[in-house]
Amino acid sequence: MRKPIIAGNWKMHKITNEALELVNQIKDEVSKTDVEVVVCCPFTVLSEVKKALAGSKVKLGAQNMHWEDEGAFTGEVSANMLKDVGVDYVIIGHSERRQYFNETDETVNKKVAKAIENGLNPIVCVGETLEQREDNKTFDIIKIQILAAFENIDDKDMENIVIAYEPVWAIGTGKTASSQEANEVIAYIRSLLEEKYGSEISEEVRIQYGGSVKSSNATEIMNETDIDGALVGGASLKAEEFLGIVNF
Ligand SMILES: O=C[C@H](O)COP(=O)(O)O
Repeated sequence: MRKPIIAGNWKMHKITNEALELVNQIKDEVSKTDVEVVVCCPFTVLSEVKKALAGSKVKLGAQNMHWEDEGAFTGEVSANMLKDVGVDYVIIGHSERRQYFNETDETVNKKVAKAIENGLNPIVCVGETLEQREDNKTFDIIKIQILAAFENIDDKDMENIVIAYEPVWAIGTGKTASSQEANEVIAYIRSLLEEKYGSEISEEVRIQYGGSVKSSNATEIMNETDIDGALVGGASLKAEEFLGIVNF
């Protein structure tokens, strides 16, 4: 049985006092649920949020990392640095990074390997654009992204992986894939994992849906057979709305 996982991706939002206010509003409520809850914060507040989460079940996530251990990479943050401040999860390959910051399938793969090496759990994002969906290329694109992301990633490492299916056209637009559409693609991702890793592993890997998830549509999405959670953007910035999703 896969444990549901709801992760908030705060993106480039919240300075320290705002971040602490939000986590203080959610952490006690979250202790009442069996859902795994992660807050993926900006780098600048990770340490303070970690301290605020002491003793709570909420896990800490980052939104990106570099694939090298260290070096002259101005502005970048390594997996080891994330580990050092107590990060559990790291989002890798979010479509905004692919779109605005030259993230490629190759860099996603390098980051996944480095995250695992450092004991971080990657949340690996895949998803098609509107144009690709309209050209009936969704499954082709997803296959390319999944196979590339997990190239040379061993069976034993897959237990630490979470995948997020986020159709680019549904992110921040208010448009949601129907729960059936999302489930269909997520079931396809699971079939790709089965081909590569076998059924035991494919049945264990948790796959989230992301794209305009709100408290009002969370139940329907989470009731789908293959959807194990949500990667939530805008709705993770307000405690009441985020808790509404966590308590789907
Ligand atoms: O990482 C989260 C996704 O980009 C979804 O964002 P959204 O919930 O604001 O559509």
